[in-house]
Amino acid sequence: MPQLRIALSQINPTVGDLARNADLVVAWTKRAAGRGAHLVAFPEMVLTGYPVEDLALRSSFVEASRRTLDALAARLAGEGLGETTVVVGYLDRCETATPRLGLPAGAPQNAVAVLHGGRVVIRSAKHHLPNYGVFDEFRYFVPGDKLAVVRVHGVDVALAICEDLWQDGGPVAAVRAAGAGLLLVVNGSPYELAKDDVRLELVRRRSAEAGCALAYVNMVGGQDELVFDGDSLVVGADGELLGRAPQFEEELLIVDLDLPAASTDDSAYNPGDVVADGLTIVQATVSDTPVEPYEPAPASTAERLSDDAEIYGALVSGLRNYAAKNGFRSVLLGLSGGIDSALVAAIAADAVGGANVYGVSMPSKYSSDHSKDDAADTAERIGLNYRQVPIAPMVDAYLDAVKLTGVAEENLQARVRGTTLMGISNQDGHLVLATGNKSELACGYSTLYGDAVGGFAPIKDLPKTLVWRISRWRNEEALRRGETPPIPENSITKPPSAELRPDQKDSDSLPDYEILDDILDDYVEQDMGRDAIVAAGFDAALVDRVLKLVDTAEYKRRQYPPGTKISLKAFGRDRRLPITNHWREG
Ligand SMILES: Nc1ncnc2c1ncn2[C@@H]1O[C@H](COP(=O)(O)OP(=O)(O)OC[C@H]2O[C@@H]([n+]3cccc(C(=O)O)c3)[C@H](O)[C@@H]2O)[C@@H](O)[C@H]1O
Ligand SMILES: Nc1ncnc2c1ncn2[C@@H]1O[C@H](COP(=O)(O)OP(=O)(O)OP(=O)(O)O)[C@@H](O)[C@H]1O
Ligand SMILES: NC(=O)CC[C@H](N)C(=O)O
Repeated sequence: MPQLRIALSQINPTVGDLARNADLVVAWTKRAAGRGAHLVAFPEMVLTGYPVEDLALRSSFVEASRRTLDALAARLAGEGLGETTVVVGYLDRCETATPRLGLPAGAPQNAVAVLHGGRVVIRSAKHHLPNYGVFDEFRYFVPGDKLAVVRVHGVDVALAICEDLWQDGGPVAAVRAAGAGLLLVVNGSPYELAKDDVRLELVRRRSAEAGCALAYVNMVGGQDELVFDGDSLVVGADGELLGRAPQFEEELLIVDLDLPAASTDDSAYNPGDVVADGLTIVQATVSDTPVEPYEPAPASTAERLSDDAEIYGALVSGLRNYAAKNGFRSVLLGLSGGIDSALVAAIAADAVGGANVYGVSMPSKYSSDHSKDDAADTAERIGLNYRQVPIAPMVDAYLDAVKLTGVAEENLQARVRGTTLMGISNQDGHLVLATGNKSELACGYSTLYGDAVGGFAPIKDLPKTLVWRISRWRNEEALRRGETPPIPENSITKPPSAELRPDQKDSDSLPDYEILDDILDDYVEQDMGRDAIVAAGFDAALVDRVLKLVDTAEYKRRQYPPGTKISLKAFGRDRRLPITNHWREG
């Protein structure tokens, strides 16, 4: 059987930075070639970054992507890497019209290309376009109608792109008909809780369907709300896991494979024939000659993270990437002594380093001593920059000038804090972090232009009960590592309070978080209707109250900063509801 050393480059591209992304491809190809790889694969749309959203609709951007691809092929050869076969995702346009969809030539495509010997050897486009959850690919791309197969050292390697793997039929079905020895899938697959388990099972199932080994390369890093967890992997034709990269870290995963020799019997199929699901096989040859036999090296298989470690890793990666890719070296947040701001501070310190985190305590006349002490304790544990700005004088002066009472007066405290944070951010250049959690966002339990200000909201997709769980996990993790737990125990155990009036508790306005989060899970994550939620055993009046809070808070959610998605249904692209909406459940 011919041997092939494949290298999966699990890297972190940046949307729109074509030059830097191309540099990364060259640098990682060099590394891979240095380790003897014959075939080096990069993620989906690695040259443009992913997802590019409406940039795909700009012909200037599409042309830049195509030019970058051609220049990259030449550059790889120029740097002595022409003999290495390199597979990259990029943004292309369709050369021909797609009459079936009524589309003219020139429509954008999510494409993959094989580079070798200074040129583009073959290219094909994604066939199955995801159009659910956070994805809108019907809006951007026309589907590809080819299965590309490239012969590399006597092995036929078929190519597919991300969603092609998740849907039945199409490229994976055609791989078997094409008799390929390896299916290589390039991916931009965002993190969701426990997706790695789904992924491995899917990859195994598809490799059985395709009848060959399968190599899956995914990106890492963050892009606005999305975090890519990597988890690149290779399974044999029998489904055996042969190598796996860690989550959230860059990695060059090298795997030595024994693969079936490409058939020299051309009667098996004729490239260009329609073979399966309307797909045409297109073929190119890089090399017919198997590599000289060599001693295979053992591949690495990264240990799996626990669910909590995975969530925390996603949150750190999401914030770190958002800050770095938007030019921020430091972040700023209000430290109240409560659990939300303490967890965000811990995530921030892990993301950008404690020395680059700025915490401000902004006590009002209602702030308890314990909240001030807990805020100072958080700062000390984390080693962040800490200052106190009492807000009472500003609030009093404001109330003198503008007479506010009741909730408007209470909310003024949050608004003065919001303005203070934005002022410091504007002065010193820190990124302001909003500290709201998913339960609060669901119920509109935050003050617009108050604690809802900020540039990024790290925990907006964590229900409050998960905020407590992840905080406990982070503290236990610190103890395991022999470090100081970053979050004061008191912040975890005390009853949550906005402290906007004397003795205020969240429980004055909201149901117990254990129950609230269960109802929200049914309504938001599972999209259950009111009657189904009541039938699930919740008090009808409580369900009505919670659903009304959720429905009428859409305007606040739309104005909330972006933040890392970790759940199946994060507020934002995953759940799009009209603001002006008179539909009420029940
Ligand atoms: N559909 C719509 N489109 C656009 N704007 C709309 C709107 N409906 C109301 N509004 C506007 O929204 C404003 C009301 O919203 P807002 O000013 O935010 O105030 P509001 O929702 O009335 O009060 C904020 C609530 O959040 C709680 N809170 C505040 C701060 C921190 C925390 C915490 O624990 O973390 C909790 C606070 O105790 C209170 O219950 C009004 O001025 C109204 O004009
Ligand atoms: N005294 C304060 N000093 C500084 N920031 C504050 C203060 N009070 C509130 N904030 C800011 O507003 C956010 C929301 O306030 P709130 O007190 O409701 O939340 P929290 O204290 O983080 O968590 P919890 O909801 O558990 O109390 C805080 O996370 C914090 O960023
Ligand atoms: N980029 C894609 O096509 C991603 C879709 C796929 N279902 C995933 O999340 O992995």
